[in-house]
Amino acid sequence: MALCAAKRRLLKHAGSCAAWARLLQRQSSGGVYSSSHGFNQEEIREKLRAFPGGSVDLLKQESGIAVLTINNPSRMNAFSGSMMVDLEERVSQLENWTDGKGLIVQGAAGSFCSGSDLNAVRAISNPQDGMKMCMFMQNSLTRLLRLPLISVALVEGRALGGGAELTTACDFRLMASGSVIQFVHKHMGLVPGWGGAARLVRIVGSQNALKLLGGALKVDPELGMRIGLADGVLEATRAGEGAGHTSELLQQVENWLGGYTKGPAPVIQAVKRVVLSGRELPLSEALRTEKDVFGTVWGGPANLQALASKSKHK
Ligand SMILES: CC[C@H](C(=O)O)C(=O)SCCNC(=O)CCNC(=O)[C@H](O)C(C)(C)COP(=O)(O)OP(=O)(O)OC[C@H]1O[C@@H](n2cnc3c(N)ncnc32)[C@H](O)[C@@H]1OP(=O)(O)O
Repeated sequence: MALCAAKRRLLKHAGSCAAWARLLQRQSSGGVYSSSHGFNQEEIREKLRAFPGGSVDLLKQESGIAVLTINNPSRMNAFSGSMMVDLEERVSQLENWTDGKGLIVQGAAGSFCSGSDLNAVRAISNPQDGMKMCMFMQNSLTRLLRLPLISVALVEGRALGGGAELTTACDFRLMASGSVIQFVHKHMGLVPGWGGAARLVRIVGSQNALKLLGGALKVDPELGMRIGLADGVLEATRAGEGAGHTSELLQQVENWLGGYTKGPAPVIQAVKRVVLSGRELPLSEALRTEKDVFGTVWGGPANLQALASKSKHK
């Protein structure tokens, strides 16, 4: 009898461990491609490192909000090969940030990102290498979007090509006045390859996505707000551009994001996880995931404290 109870407890424990493992597998570092798709991450990293320049910088703050900066200002923050590798490493660091709640993605020096570095693109213009780069970036940007952090792209200046795709790998986009998001791919004889088309359809719907890609339309803040690509417009009070202007915009974005990240990290991360599963999974699977995530906060410190303080929501 006692043996049976112990066995039942063990099975229950094993069951919940398996559910947790499934949850982590679904929601954490899940990129799209693995070795089963002929994807050799180390080989691609080596190829990309042959195109150096710039950096992708990460600042994790005590507030639980991190700032990721695409930093290659002499090329309008275009992505060199080494920056693609940097991005993947920064995403790994964010995946392991237990105290994190929010993420702001910005470009350095008043411009967001002008896509791939065209010098690298010219040098790897054969389809095989192009597809390897595309798989690498799809993996990194999918993992970025799946982080258990609420993420916002601070779009200042231009977000072109791959830069426009990067904005769609964030949960929200706030556009500074005068900024432009443009999927210029058609003008380059291309379509998005970093997952930007699939994400764009989910953000603005297929009709709008077709117009933006087919017309390579320039999306200013007004159009962005109208079609749901932008979630807000940032108006700087300081005139002109420069460091003061940029840090004022960053402060505005931190304040905006703070409205959604107030509270303990496990709860904010759980919020992102349930929304993410609702967004990505078929309903039955999303419901099971929601139950698993619920189990991680039910009876947790924030829940017990709220119950003890008999909080009212007037
Ligand atoms: C299409 C998909 C693909 C992908 O998904 O992988 C891509 O993303 S391809 C890249 C798509 N982006 C472009 O084609 C951008 C081309 N550049 C421009 O349109 C302009 O440079 C612009 C609008 C970004 C800025 O114009 P502005 O007049 O303000 O400045 P400059 O043109 O003088 O630019 C300064 C400096 O930056 C260099 N630059 C800009 N973008 C790139 C880039 N993507 N790759 C490499 N270099 C870039 C530009 O050449 C200037 O350098 P300089 O040495 O002074 O000539």
